[in-house]
Amino acid sequence: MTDQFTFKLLATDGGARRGKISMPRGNVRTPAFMPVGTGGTVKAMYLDQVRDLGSDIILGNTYHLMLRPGAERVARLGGLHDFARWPHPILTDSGGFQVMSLSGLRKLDERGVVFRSHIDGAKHEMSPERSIEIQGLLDSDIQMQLDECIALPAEPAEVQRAMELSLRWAERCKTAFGDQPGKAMFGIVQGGDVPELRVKSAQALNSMDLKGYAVGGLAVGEPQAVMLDMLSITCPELPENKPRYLMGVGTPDDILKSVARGIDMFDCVMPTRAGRHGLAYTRFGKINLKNARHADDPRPLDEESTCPAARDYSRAYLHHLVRSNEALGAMLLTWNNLAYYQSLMAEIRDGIASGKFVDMAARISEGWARGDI
Ligand SMILES: CNc1nc2cc3c(=O)[nH]c(N)nc3c(CCO)c2[nH]1
Repeated sequence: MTDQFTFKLLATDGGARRGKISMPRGNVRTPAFMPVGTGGTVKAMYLDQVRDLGSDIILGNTYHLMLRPGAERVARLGGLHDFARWPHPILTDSGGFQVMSLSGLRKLDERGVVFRSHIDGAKHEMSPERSIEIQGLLDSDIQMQLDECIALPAEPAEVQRAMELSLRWAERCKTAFGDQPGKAMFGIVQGGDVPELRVKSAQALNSMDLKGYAVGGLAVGEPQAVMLDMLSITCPELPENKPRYLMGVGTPDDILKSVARGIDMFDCVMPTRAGRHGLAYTRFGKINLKNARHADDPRPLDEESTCPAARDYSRAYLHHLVRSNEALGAMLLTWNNLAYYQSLMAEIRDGIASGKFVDMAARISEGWARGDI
């Protein structure tokens, strides 16, 4: 056990890194995938299952929890870990991205962002200080700075404005967070698809000597090649001895290619959201169980999987559940998808540790490209 937040780089293989984050509530093996638990729940899953799949950490959201049930209420009830019965590490996003993507009416200026709840239209103000306060009330282990993430494509002047605002907000969040040894506040690199702005943002955050760094402003509509180019430009500007978190990414292919460019942590709603929409991620590629071709298929998704949802149920049954909109359909496919993502992360970690990342990545990608699945 430790009372500090520390990161240890254990091995590298080309640009890929194998590491370990240690904090009081537990350790995180990197590269890590963080299942998204937006409202204090990973949708359609029991958190014991999420843990059993090898998840070391989950993600929560300031925006959703401040609106419902309320950050002060969660604090009164002992914090998010006790509230949701997840005693392991939690990373919370700061709310800026969710305001921009979910809330309708909003005003953003130096002080912060004013927005209306997408639930009941009530007006809320979120400053960098309030975002850190809320994440503290949630007792979050890794807290994200409040930032402004803009969609791409965007004018360079607009990208620069949002990037520079986010840097000023990073300073304010660092001050508001203060000194909490067992916890961390991560800065978020912005700069859109403009190389020199990415470098400037990363270098400025680097000089703030934070405990970890996220790469934000990506997976917002840009082609994968642009995202990967921005990683190749940004990661070398970040300290080697701190974790790097690519926000909102991504598909299994995104993850492989981003690990190769030096990313340690990922979060994405894809495996859980896809599971609720009848889509299964497997080592053979994606399978849409809504498709009638599965109606008589007695095969499981993957008979070699250790996950019962992948190994013990026929595609015909899963197809039936999805077509009938049965709750069990979303439960089994979410279970399968998170199991696949965590097995992919485990394979990636082993590949880096044994210096075989490139061969492992090539073999995995070939598996996806197989014909009829
Ligand atoms: C799905 N794509 C995506 N891109 C993101 C980009 C950002 C970003 O730039 N800043 C913050 N605070 N969060 C982000 C999030 C939410 C992460 O779950 C993103 N999610």
